[in-house]
Amino acid sequence: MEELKKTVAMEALSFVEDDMVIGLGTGSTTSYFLKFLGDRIREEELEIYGVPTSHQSRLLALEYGIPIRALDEVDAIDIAVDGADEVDPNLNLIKGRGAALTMEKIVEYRAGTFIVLVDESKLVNRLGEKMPVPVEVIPAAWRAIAEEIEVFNARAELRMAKKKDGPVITDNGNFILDVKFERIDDPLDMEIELNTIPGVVENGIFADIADIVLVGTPQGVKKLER
Ligand SMILES: O=C(CO)[C@H](O)[C@H](O)COP(=O)(O)O
Repeated sequence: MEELKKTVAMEALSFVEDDMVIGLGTGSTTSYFLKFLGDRIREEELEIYGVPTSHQSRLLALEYGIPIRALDEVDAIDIAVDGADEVDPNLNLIKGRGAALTMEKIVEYRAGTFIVLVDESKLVNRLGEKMPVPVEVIPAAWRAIAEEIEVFNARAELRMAKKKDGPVITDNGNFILDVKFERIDDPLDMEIELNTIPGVVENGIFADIADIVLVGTPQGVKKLER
């Protein structure tokens, strides 16, 4: 699995050109990309800036020598590169296992080209088949939102931390509800519906945003395009 992640991460480097501003995603697959990007910037003396989507990607960018800029310091983002938890046949995504979905969506929505890196186990026929949809919520509203979400035929669970007592706190100081749907028929519609609930900051359905998905398989990298 790690080899597949490295292979897709290496393939993503072929989209990188000098003078680009690159959105830096979050997660284990993207970590390899950041490492390879740092190596390439150093070896080829490229003038590239990264816009991090999380504390994780910011710290990795610092470690790998990728110069960083905040979103409000750049005019535009040329490409963004990130992983995903599920990809459907129309290249709609579920993201947010790493709880970084809000900043990821803010950056990736604005990228000229959004490139997604996955292995073939992430491909599904219908979003929500395997993974819950993470929803970032204002802490005071978590219980009310969890109850409201049941109207969508879904169950919401507050995500608990592993190395801290109590719930996961996002980079923005919020909670995460993991929402398991009975069925998501229309990802774009559900993405919009969830965001209309007061107290919801953002949700992990990324409909109609991905431009290219690079899929790592034992036979090599497959490129899916919208
Ligand atoms: O959305 C994310 C973080 O919020 C990640 O990109 C997603 O969970 C995929 O991670 P990995 O490459 O480790 O499987």
